[in-house]
Amino acid sequence: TQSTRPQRLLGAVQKNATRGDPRSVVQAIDQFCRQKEWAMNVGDEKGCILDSVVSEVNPATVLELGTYCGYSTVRIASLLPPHAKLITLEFNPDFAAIARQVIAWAGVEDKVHLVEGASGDWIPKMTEQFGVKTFDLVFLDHWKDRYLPDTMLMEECGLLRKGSILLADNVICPGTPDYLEYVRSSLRYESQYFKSHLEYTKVEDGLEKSVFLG
Ligand SMILES: O=C(NCCCCc1cc2ccncc2s1)c1cc(-c2ccc(F)cc2)cc(O)c1O
Ligand SMILES: [Mg+2]
Repeated sequence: TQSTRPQRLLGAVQKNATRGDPRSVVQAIDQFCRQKEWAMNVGDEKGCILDSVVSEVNPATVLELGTYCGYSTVRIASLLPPHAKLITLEFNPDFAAIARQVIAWAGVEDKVHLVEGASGDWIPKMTEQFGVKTFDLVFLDHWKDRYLPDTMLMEECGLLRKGSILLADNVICPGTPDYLEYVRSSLRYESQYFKSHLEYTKVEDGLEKSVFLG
């Protein structure tokens, strides 16, 4: 039977990356996606912007919406302080199964809790299920039409505190126009656009960083 792209991506990690070395896992995935098959990881160019935001925030609690194969999960986890927690939501069970193995290969499973399910269902359960009061950093990389409703839901559930950072992928391509309009016009957010390119291409894309002002 035919393998899937995520399965081939995992194969490239197991072949080319060193167990327990998160940066070598990131490098192996980027090499696979540049040389063999494009995949919707945040990628190396936007990944450097992600790294700088994570390092600046130095978060104790992180929520990632959209795990895919775990590329950004591993990238973020490799920069977290010792007892920090990253909760990552993935809707697609096949993607989640691959991501678990990528996360394990990188050796960051102790910092990561991968949850399978839909953001709209899980966001209201974050506090009761995981004992998280608020998130210091949220990385939005899931369905582009869920960025805005899920941001409003996080506000309603009290998961954002004064200073919480939202970092959103793909605000240009595929694009999240209603989300951009909201965070850029709302008095409750201070927003900044980081111009970049769609992963592994020359197409414009970027990350929007928004600070919740409370
Ligand atoms: O759709 C994208 N990413 C979301 C996948 C949806 C997975 C979900 C996770 C989850 C968790 C919880 N609740 C609900 C959901 S739904 C995506 C697409 C492109 C792209 C760009 C140009 C193209 F020509 C073709 C694709 C690039 C990217 O960087 C992406 O992130
Ligand atoms: Mg993305």
